[in-house]
Amino acid sequence: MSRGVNGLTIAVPRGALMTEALDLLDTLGIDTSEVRSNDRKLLFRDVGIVTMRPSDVPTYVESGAADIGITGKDVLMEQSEREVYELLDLGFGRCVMVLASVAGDDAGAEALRRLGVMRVATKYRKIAMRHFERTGRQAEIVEVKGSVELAPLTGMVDTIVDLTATGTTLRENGLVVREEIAVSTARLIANPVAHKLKAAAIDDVLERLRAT
Ligand SMILES: Nc1ncnc2c1ncn2[C@@H]1O[C@H](COP(=O)(O)OP(=O)(O)OP(=O)(O)O)[C@@H](O)[C@H]1O
Ligand SMILES: O=P(O)(O)OC[C@H]1O[C@H](OP(=O)(O)OP(=O)(O)O)[C@H](O)[C@@H]1O
Repeated sequence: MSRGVNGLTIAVPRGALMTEALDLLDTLGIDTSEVRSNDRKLLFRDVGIVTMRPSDVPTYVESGAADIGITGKDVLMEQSEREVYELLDLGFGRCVMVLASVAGDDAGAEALRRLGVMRVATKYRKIAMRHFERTGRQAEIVEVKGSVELAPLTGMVDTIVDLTATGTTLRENGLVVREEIAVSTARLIANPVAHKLKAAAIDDVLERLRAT
């Protein structure tokens, strides 16, 4: 499957990053109209696009099912064991990985600074573990699949590690940022073998994206 731009297959994230990812592919001359108008179909052979959840993009690119792909830096940090090359910061999809807890809970805020074991809810186990290790604290991670903000409100955990962009979700749930862990934007990644065997094609895409 390789009839897209320069014969490359591109993994495109569905969801929050999709529209801007497709806008970028438009600038490469790819016709993304069918992708935009069909939110159930996943594979668009004629334009070399495969669509998936952002967290699956590294899997498809690592395996070579896609030559290149677009996903968030947060996903790449969480899946740091994946053998993919990160080629370019695409600038869009900016959000911040934060540690947050219930507003006004000064005892809770103080607990974050001391050395006891914190209970932390997150979708990002590795990022959270690394942050606690780096800052010399211990954490018990409770993995949830989404709506992480609920966990401290029910008393299940002391704090969360999650993404924030506008801050609305935290505010609406009475949570405040205690620590900033990392900034995330969308990145272009490549399969290492494709990067060698299709170097000219990938370099050309890279140059054209850099120019936009
Ligand atoms: N406000 C935001 N909140 C969360 N993620 C954002 C935000 N803005 C941009 N992003 C980016 O979009 C990605 C998440 O997109 P989306 O919420 O559509 O996926 P998801 O349904 O959570 O999928 P997955 O299960 O793969 O994480 C994040 O990994 C991040 O890189
Ligand atoms: O600061 P804001 O602009 O409010 O955005 C942040 C929210 O967006 C994301 O959730 P998403 O919609 O991806 O759902 P999720 O809870 O399933 O991760 C993230 O997990 C926060 O909950």
